[in-house]
Amino acid sequence: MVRIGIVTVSDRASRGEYADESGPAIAAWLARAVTSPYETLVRVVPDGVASVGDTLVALADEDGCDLVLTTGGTGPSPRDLTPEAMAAVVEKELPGFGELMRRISLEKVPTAILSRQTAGIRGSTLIVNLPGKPGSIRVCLDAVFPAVPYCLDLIGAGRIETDPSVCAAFRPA
Ligand SMILES: Nc1ncnc2c1ncn2[C@@H]1O[C@H](COP(=O)(O)OP(=O)(O)OP(=O)(O)O)[C@@H](O)[C@H]1O
Ligand SMILES: Nc1nc2c(c(=O)[nH]1)N[C@H]1C(S)=C(S)[C@@H](COP(=O)(O)O)O[C@H]1N2
Repeated sequence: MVRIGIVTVSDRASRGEYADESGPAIAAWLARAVTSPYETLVRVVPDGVASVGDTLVALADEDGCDLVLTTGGTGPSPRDLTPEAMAAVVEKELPGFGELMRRISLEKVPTAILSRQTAGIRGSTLIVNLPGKPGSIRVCLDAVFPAVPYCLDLIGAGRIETDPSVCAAFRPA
């Protein structure tokens, strides 16, 4: 069965100082959009190159995730290190994901340009970064997810089907 990792990167959520809303928002979006069988592996980790990088490596290499969606740690503050963790673990970057998410998010908030969110491939796992704000999840997934199923096909990951009324996945003929 297809495996999807959901990784919340937040110092305070990982310490229980506030309830994680962004990981559940990702799970809820997937439940609406993905119609083929999948299971989720959920992690909540503190900011940091090692904590995020080690989690991504484990989800990709040991757990065999086809797709990993992260939320948080993409901004400019000192503890925002998700992009640095990505640089350490991905073999190929896919800059178009970050470009599109920033462009779409800019229609909602001027601070969209502060996110260094990106995507990349490790083995046969696609990793996509989303910002930490719970409200950013739907905006960003609506924008990029139509390209995700074909990307998974191309890297030899599992096949995902979507509900076209929620997310029209595009596979070139
Ligand atoms: N997983 C989350 N669940 C709920 N709210 C969140 C989450 N992540 C971020 N937020 C909200 O968005 C704001 C900005 O997110 P950001 O990722 O910059 O957090 P932060 O200030 O670096 O702190 P932390 O890493 O402790 O979450 C947070 O202050 C919080 O209000
Ligand atoms: N769609 C969307 N994108 C967004 C935001 C948002 O509220 N909605 N917040 C921005 C802000 S304020 C920041 S600082 C950056 C980085 O957020 P992160 O550090 O929580 O990942 O994402 C940006 N992208």
